[in-house]
Amino acid sequence: MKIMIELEEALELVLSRIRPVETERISITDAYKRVLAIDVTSQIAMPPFDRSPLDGYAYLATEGDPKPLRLNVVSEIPAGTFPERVIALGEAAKIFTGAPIPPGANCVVRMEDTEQVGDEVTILHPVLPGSNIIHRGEEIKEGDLLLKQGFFLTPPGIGLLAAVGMDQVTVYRRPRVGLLSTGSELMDVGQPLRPAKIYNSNSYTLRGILQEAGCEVFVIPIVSDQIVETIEVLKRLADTDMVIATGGASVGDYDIMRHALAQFGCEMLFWKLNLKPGTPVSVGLKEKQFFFSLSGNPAAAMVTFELLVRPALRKLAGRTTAEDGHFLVKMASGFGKTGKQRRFLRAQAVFKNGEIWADLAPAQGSGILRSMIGSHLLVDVPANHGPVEPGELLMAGRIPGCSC
Ligand SMILES: Nc1nc2c(c(=O)[nH]1)N[C@H]1C(S)=C(S)[C@@H](COP(=O)(O)OP(=O)(O)OC[C@H]3O[C@@H](n4cnc5c(N)ncnc54)[C@H](O)[C@@H]3O)O[C@H]1N2
Ligand code: MOO
Repeated sequence: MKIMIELEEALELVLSRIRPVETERISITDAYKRVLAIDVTSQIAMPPFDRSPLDGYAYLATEGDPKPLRLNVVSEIPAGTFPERVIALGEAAKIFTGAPIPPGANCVVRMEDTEQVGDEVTILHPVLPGSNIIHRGEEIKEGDLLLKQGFFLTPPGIGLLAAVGMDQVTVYRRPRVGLLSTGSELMDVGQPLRPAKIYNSNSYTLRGILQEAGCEVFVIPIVSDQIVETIEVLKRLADTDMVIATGGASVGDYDIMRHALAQFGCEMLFWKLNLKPGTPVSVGLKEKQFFFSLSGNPAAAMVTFELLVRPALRKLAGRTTAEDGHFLVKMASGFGKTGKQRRFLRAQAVFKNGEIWADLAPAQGSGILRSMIGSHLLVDVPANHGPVEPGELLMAGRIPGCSC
């Protein structure tokens, strides 16, 4: 097993082994936050017919129309009706927004620029041929590729499927993720805190992150620092695609996670990432099931989730759309405690003078969960970097869905 590797190597080791989950066909009503497993092409044009963008009159305009222009109103076309009557020169159809342009007509003039008396309409400001017509297929042509395989279905994506009449769609099934928190010091919420104990927060934080990412989450209540008990729990999560454990990741006598994973039969990919916070991560693989053992420290667990587990989860879920990438930020505050290891600092993004400034959370300890509240960014401070100075430029990445 490799020990103390760089984040990029860890990502390569993990991502090269992950395959997307199977696919299923579902109603678009259930498609929110699901991932497309096929390219979607449109069977129809959108709009399906030439239509009016206005309430007004459709007629056959010529370049030399007199002003004002008088026309006989020969038909009325509300939206949803199919116009049979051909409009000849000198005639008009009263038309409403969204209704099909009648045959013969080549323009629409808006209601406000007309006066109708009986069956005659006066066009006060005649328009040129071709004016105010939304053409068939203007948005979507028949056979257009609408959405690509791997697209994460957000509301406009689902709306687009509906717009072209699709009621069912093929998606990857939701990733099933098991969560377990190990630590004999942990207690669940809802009971008075006992001496030397703390409440388990990691299960709740990670459950939320995973739900937001569209996963099915199976939470195992607190597991003690015992290898046998941990292996029993891992067996109960056999039906999941990925297990994320927090706690018991480091070097202490009770830090049993990587030993439990190995005894459970995992191929151990590595132990320890060369970064802070959250150094003692390990990753195991058993057949197709991935196991991530993260630090028990709440902020460290969230940071390493973002850096390593989230990209893995995206691939497992079948997502191919581009990740946010990294960008330069200007430091609004400094940070003195740097060292040999690369460090990720939590910061709020502040937009000022067309630049993104990173305002560091006041406390950066790996146990300080509150540092994630209001933090939008992880600022990447390279290894052996001296103290971070205000005004300095550093690379950063976004924390998706975090507190904003
Ligand atoms: N001798 C050494 N000690 C430690 C090292 C080291 O290299 N040598 N590494 C330190 C680093 S870095 C980290 S990070 C932590 C990682 O510890 P573990 O992953 O083994 O986590 P625990 O010891 O179980 O817990 C750490 C901390 O977090 C609290 N915790 C745990 N689970 C939860 C939870 N579900 N909800 C809320 N809080 C939780 C736990 O009580 C501890 O306070 O190790 C260092 N030690
Ligand atoms: O790697 Mo740990 O989370 O810094 O204390």
